[in-house]
Amino acid sequence: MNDEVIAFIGLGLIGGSIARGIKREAPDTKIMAYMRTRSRLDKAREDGIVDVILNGIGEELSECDFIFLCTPVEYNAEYLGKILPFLKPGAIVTDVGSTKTDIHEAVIRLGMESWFVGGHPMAGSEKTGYENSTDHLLENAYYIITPTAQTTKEQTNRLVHIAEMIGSIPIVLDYHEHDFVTAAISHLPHIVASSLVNLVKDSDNQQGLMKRLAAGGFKDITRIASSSPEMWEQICMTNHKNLSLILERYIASLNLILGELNKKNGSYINQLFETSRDYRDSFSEKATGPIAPEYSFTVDMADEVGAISTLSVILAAKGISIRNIGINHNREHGEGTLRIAFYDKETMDQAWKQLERYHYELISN
Ligand SMILES: NC(=O)C1=CN([C@@H]2O[C@H](COP(=O)(O)OP(=O)(O)OC[C@H]3O[C@@H](n4cnc5c(N)ncnc54)[C@H](O)[C@@H]3O)[C@@H](O)[C@H]2O)C=CC1
Ligand SMILES: O=C(O)C(=O)Cc1ccc(O)cc1
Repeated sequence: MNDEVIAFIGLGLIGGSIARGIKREAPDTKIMAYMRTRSRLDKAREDGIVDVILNGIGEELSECDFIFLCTPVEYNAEYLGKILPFLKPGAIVTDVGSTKTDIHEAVIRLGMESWFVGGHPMAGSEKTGYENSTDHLLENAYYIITPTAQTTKEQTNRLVHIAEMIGSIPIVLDYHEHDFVTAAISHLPHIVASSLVNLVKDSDNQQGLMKRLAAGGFKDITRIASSSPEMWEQICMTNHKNLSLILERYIASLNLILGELNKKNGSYINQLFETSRDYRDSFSEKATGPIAPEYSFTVDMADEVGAISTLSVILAAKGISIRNIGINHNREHGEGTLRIAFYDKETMDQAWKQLERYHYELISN
């Protein structure tokens, strides 16, 4: 790779995962990093991910071919002006922020359009921090690239190259369009998840019966309610116009449902579920949304001590590697289901056949 020195301002879930992906593919890349929490930087150096720990924004950055801004979105925009005096000619400044118009407007105000190429990997999780980063978090996920009016093809290609190197699928978009699309598919869902959780919190009885009984469906659609409040405040504030527009549409659709429900219009409710089921089922397995595609299936099995290790041994005996494994505690007592994810379809199919032989009950996801 020609971009040999790369700095990260912020080395949390996303910065850490990009740095790990780069080190995996191009171990000779020199990686510098700065972030608020020094102890995690020490860990990143011990892990061999970071070569140079930065104590602040300064001269060291003038060695860099690429600078990745990977802090919450408003801080990323604030860092632009701070790093500007230290940029080496030909260096590229990029970011990973979930909103793009705000940072592009800051870039224009600072006259940095010839340095900047925006970026947004469309994967991640509700977890934060370097400790949760992995070298494959962004694999098979779209990596949206938002050039400025002055970005050259060669600059875009340099970011495309890094996105591909870490296993992502680069896609170039206008930054205004990016913010409208993500308001609907990412920012509104986070608001919905959090407000739904808070509704249950406020409606529950003193014994917390709703919390206790909350099952699969509720847990599935509210996982992202555990996301970082600091990060999501900044995302919502920097995309408030699009978010407000899409939230108004959503409230109107909820009011419509409420009206039809009060009229006891069963066929309307039936149509609601039918339309959503057909559209949701048409989403491609391969085209990734905010979550990277998963080659996974569910095993319906007894939730008992040793059950996971028995299953792991059965798969390991055939050399099958598991990417992720987790219990869905949907049924609070007795039985549980196990979700197992694999690195590719072939391994998943192999695992399916192997477990079938042992008479496990398998459910495709
Ligand atoms: N979490 C996710 O799933 C995704 C997040 N993003 C975007 O990535 C960016 C980072 O998010 P995560 O990695 O998830 O967050 P994170 O909380 O895991 O990491 C943030 C990093 O920035 C550092 N930091 C925070 N404020 C700072 C400051 N003022 N100065 C220096 N360092 C500071 C933290 O110490 C940490 O290393 C955000 O802009 C977010 O919008 C993009 C795609 C997915
Ligand atoms: O946890 C999830 O499923 C997410 O939705 C992760 C996520 C968070 C922020 C983004 O800008 C993109 C993806």
